[in-house]
Amino acid sequence: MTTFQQAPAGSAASGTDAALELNSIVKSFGTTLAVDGISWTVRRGDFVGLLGPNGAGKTTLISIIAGLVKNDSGQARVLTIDTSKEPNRVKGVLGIVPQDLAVYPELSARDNLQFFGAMYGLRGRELKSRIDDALRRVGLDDRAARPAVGKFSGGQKRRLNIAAALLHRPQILILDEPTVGIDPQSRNYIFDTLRELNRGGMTIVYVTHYMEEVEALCRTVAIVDHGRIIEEGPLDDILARHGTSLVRLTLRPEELRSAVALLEQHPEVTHRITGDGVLQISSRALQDAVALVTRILADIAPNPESCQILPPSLETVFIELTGNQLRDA
Ligand SMILES: Nc1ncnc2c1ncn2[C@@H]1O[C@H](COP(=O)(O)OP(=O)(O)OP(=O)(O)O)[C@@H](O)[C@H]1O
Repeated sequence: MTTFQQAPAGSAASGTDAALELNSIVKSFGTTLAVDGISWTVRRGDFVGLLGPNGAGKTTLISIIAGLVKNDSGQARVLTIDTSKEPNRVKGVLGIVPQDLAVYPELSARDNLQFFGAMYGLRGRELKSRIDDALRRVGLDDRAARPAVGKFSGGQKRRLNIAAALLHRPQILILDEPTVGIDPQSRNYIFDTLRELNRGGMTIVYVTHYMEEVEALCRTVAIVDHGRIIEEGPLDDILARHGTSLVRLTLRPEELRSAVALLEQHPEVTHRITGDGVLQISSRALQDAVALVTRILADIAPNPESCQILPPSLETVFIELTGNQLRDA
């Protein structure tokens, strides 16, 4: 089995302990500010979720890390290598699994991997053994020779994409939304593959807008919105910091006014009206929020348009921080 560089657990994320170090990265496309001054450090050996809604700037950020997109300002280092100065050295230590599938449909899985391996200068028996290892890791060893990958399911193609990213044995693997639109079996296979790689010491950055995937896989999370990291740290710390229960009530205008007047008398429970007009009530103690909501439902709005109770989770953290649910999630 291949082993990857093992990181010291719990080490400080600076200098040589850092797998990725981003400093004030800015990138615009015309008038769109896609990345708005992101500074971020990923520790070696970590399993990090980069979480944010569609259009938050996640793909742009990882494209800058990979040297595929040039940032307007700021500095990105991968294992201390400056991405703008030595992009080829960065390619040697970084594996990228892009959102768009980049496989040749008329070729077999093995022939696709031969092609990708050759791009990294791999040949002969060494390449064959790496292809065998990569196919086994993603559970495609029984589909190496046929059918042509054009006949693969979406999930199998994505697993092949992961295999391609592993051939040069990168120390860091970045995956951009690897489970969008795939079957649950492939999703579970991808999860198991990534856990095994991380156990072997590989640093993994998992880009997604699925909060439950971050909760299932990652130790650390960075939440991105509008081109900025709005919260980051170990998942448990974030939940402890922001771990409030939330109640979301959609009310008619008159009811909303009366409910807000009531809530203003109860500072122990916080409330806000979100951009889409939903009354959001949060409290570290669920019973405080529920007691007030019960009064609102009894005295003010017996038939609310909607009433939702959310226990503490990354979702409630996101809503608390942005006032929005993860759009299109
Ligand atoms: N090549 C480009 N040209 C113009 N605008 C772009 C380009 N790439 C990204 N953008 C814009 O930059 C912003 C950030 O996009 P980005 O793809 O990085 O977000 P994302 O968080 O990865 O979202 P998604 O999950 O939808 O890919 C969006 O407003 C997007 O439309």
